[in-house]
Amino acid sequence: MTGARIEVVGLTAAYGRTRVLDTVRVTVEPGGWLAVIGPNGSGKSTLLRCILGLHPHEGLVRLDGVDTSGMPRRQRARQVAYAPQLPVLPEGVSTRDYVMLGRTPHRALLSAPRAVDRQVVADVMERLEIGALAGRPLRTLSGGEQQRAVLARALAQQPRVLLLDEPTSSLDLGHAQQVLDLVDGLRRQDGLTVLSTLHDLTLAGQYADRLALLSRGRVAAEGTPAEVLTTAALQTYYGARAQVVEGPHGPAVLPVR
Ligand SMILES: Nc1ncnc2c1ncn2[C@@H]1O[C@H](COP(=O)(O)OP(=O)(O)OP(=O)(O)O)[C@@H](O)[C@H]1O
Repeated sequence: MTGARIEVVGLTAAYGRTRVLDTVRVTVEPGGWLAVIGPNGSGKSTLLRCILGLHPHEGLVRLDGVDTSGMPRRQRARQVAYAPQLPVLPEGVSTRDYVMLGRTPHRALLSAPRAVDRQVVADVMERLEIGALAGRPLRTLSGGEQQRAVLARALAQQPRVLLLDEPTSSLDLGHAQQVLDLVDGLRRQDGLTVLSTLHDLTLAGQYADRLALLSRGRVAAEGTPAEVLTTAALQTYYGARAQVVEGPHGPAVLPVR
């Protein structure tokens, strides 16, 4: 399955009377990786939720040119998978059964998992190094293991577009790189389209091919990591003192005292 083009046009959203996204426009080409960055509260998670149709908004979200607003949930779920920042994890469910939920859009209602579903689930769990935890209740996993289970569920969906909200927030450095390498491999092999939020600007600069910097609900800068991650932008939008160092795969951000 190849990735889809995702286009967000004029997206405006609010909580009550407070506007938190203002005419946001971003596009991710098939096989591209856009990381949405920006300070706390700038609207990153809300943007992802709007793209999924989980939060009311004005403006358009198009998938390969098709407006998603009228798309049945199941049809959308076959194409777009989402790994939320703070997922509600069900109680009394094994890790394997939780990851199997990712297969729901591909299965007939209430049917038993097919061999192909079990194989896909086993494969993604192995690749994320949680195969040995398959029988454990999900709630007993560590924060980082749970985060990988949430990602495994999204990947088991075999989507064309992957929306990741802070996919590395609970992961140690090695596991963070492992997860991002896996996502990068999928986009290179299968052309998966990735739209993620990432707090770690160095990881964003190394893995994404484009960045969109949100500030107070607006896109303040958009472009390649080298274009967006500048000392001036970090000062202006984050109030941060940092050096930007050119690395082999993109810029790295070094906070300075
Ligand atoms: N359920 C809610 N009710 C009211 N306001 C909300 C709600 N969820 C988010 N907000 C507000 O909307 C704004 C954008 O929040 P959002 O979570 O999208 O930001 P973010 O960029 O993802 O932040 P962070 O980097 O801290 O995760 C913030 O000011 C936040 O306080």
